Amino acid sequence: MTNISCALTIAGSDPSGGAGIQADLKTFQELQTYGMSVITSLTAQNTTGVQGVHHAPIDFINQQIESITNDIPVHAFKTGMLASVEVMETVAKHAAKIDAPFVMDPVMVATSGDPLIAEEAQDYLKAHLLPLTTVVTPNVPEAETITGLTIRNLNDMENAARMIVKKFGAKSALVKGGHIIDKEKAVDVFYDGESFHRFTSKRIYTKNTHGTGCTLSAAITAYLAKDYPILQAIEYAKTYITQAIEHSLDIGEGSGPTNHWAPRIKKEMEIS
Ligand SMILES: Nc1ncnc2c1ncn2[C@@H]1O[C@H](COP(=O)(O)OP(=O)(O)OP(=O)(O)O)[C@@H](O)[C@H]1O
Ligand SMILES: Cc1ncc(COP(=O)(O)O)c(N)n1
Repeated sequence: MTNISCALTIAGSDPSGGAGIQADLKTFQELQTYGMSVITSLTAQNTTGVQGVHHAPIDFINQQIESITNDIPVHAFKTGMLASVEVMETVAKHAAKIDAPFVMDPVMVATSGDPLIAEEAQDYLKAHLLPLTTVVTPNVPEAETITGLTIRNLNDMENAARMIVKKFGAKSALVKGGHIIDKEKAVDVFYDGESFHRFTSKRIYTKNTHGTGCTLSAAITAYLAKDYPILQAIEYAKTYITQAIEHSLDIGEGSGPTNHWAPRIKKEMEIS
């Protein structure tokens, strides 16, 4: 196979399989890209929360990225949990050199409420990582932390997306509306410096949303690796995440994971 698209995730491990590296690789696989991963932190977590964290040494994160980029093409890459300024510095150094779309999921706090990055890392992320990104995908609390704005509705989401692009230098921003309570819809707002787009799906009533942000950003990365234009990549990724939430798995006592077979099952059903 010569035309294989190679997608890389630089993120933390979730041993319970719902979020982080595990969600990213499942998504890459389902979307028929060759998935690669650099693990920044090991977490001990499950559907109820994060019980422990163990960070990889900085030199070893650097070595993992070099092992991949010295040997294999990267057609698109994403970042998830980057726990400290030092991890971010290492990633920034490589991100500036990799000639491929960069999707940043600015992971700060887990669905369970447990913090995943050091507070001072938020400033580094804003000053040094955002300007390198092709698209950054904050949820509402993350967009509030980045911009200092209070976000209550779609207009506020548009203002935040505009500020992330115009003030902080991201090429584009997708502010996700999973946390905005609308009885019927889940709307994500995109801005690329010129125009706004809204990506809308029905709202699904479930507690099982562990890893939704990781899955969405990994799906965008996979479609960008396959060379889809950004708006189409987001549209297809939104369809993927909606189906994965619709058929999410009631596993564990807490917030269960998304279901990566769902998009494939649905497609197969449509074909037959
Ligand atoms: N209940 C829901 N029904 C339909 N779509 C949803 C629902 N919750 C989230 N989404 C969608 O899932 C994607 C991820 O959004 P969300 O705001 O949950 O991100 P997140 O908070 O970063 O996720 P995570 O749970 O990984 O932290 C977005 O496209 C959002 O619109
Ligand atoms: C290693 C890792 N990365 C990211 C998340 C965020 O995902 P969620 O907010 O769905 O818990 C997580 N819980 N764990």
